Amino acid sequence: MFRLLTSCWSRLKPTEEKRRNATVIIIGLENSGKTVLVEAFQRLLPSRINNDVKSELTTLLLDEYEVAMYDLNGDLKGQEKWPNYYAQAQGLVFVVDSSDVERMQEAKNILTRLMSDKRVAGKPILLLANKQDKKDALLPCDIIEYLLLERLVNENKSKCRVEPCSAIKNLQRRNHHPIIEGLRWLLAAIGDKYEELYISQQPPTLSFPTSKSTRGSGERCSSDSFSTRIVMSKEKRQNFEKRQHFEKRQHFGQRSMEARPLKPILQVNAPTDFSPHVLAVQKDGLRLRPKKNISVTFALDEPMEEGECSGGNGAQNITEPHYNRSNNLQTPAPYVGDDLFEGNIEPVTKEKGFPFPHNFNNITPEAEILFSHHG
Ligand SMILES: Nc1nc2c(ncn2[C@@H]2O[C@H](COP(=O)(O)OP(=O)(O)OP(=O)(O)O)[C@@H](O)[C@H]2O)c(=O)[nH]1
Ligand SMILES: [Mg+2]
Repeated sequence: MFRLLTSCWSRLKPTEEKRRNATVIIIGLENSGKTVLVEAFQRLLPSRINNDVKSELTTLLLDEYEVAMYDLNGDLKGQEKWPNYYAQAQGLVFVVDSSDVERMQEAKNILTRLMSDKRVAGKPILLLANKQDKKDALLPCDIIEYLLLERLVNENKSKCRVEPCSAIKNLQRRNHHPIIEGLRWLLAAIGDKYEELYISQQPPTLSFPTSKSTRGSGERCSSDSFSTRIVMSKEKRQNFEKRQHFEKRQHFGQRSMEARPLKPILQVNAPTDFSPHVLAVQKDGLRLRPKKNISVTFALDEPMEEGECSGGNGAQNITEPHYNRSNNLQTPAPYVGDDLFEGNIEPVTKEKGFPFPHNFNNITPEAEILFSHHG
């Protein structure tokens, strides 16, 4: 039996040259559902569990990634050990029990401390709003408010995606289960982070090596070294070239600075499996009600920097009109017609493939919100 499992694992394992490693920690208050979520990942994905009794390490295979996921206890004693893992983690999964309103303040305090830690700041965070199957579960937008997440992501310049989910529901929906989509986003964001670092070190006139690799790939670095060379994917190269072209036009006064694509920083997915099937974002009396399958991306009010091509979400996806199933990555579409909302909202404008997100001033002075759907 053991031999059979080992041979299955080696067959499923991506070939050496394609394989990319990522280290992720899964944390949050005790009882939020971390261990049950890890078990759900194990059920949904090929996995390998460390033989040690009570091991916190699970290795998962998702697309070309081999993910080392550490499930850390959330009680006070467990929290003391979290910092030992910060430096080695490339991305974090933070779990909240959406039905536990009483502990939201506590969750906010530990998330604030976590995100401002210099070993964590800037790293992508997948926030799993777990236990959505419970009747009294908070919607993601409420959780964002309780946790003051907009402020946190802006202050720490961390990409964050909020994924409503249930660790115990719909586990047969393998590839498109919210936790799998969320993990996919996290891995893409981890990949982009490396690419950003690599690109920002380059002079403005980049010459791009050719690569056959698919989205977000290229030769990826080893898990804890930034020194490995990253090759830009074709898609990113095209985006970069478009952007250079766009900036040239700006330089000649054809567009104002406000029109530059914004850096997507906080992404919220509307619950698709649970009722109510709408995500409501309420600020200053304005209630936006995107229909189901909508994702909301809060973007830092900061234009993308020279050479920065956003990756696994938001603006990068905006150049793609539909959910791209060929590479199994979630790519929210750019254009949002006003039929997506119940309310008097102006549609996002769009010109020649570039996103010009509408600035909802009454949502927050510093943040932009991009709305897109998954096709
Ligand atoms: N209804 C519901 N219950 C859940 C869900 N996920 C976890 N639970 C329950 O929540 C309780 C705690 O789950 P655990 O996974 O042990 O919590 P944990 O975050 O690992 O807790 P610590 O290891 O102590 O930090 C268990 O009784 C689970 O069955 C969910 O999505 N829905
Ligand atoms: Mg646990």
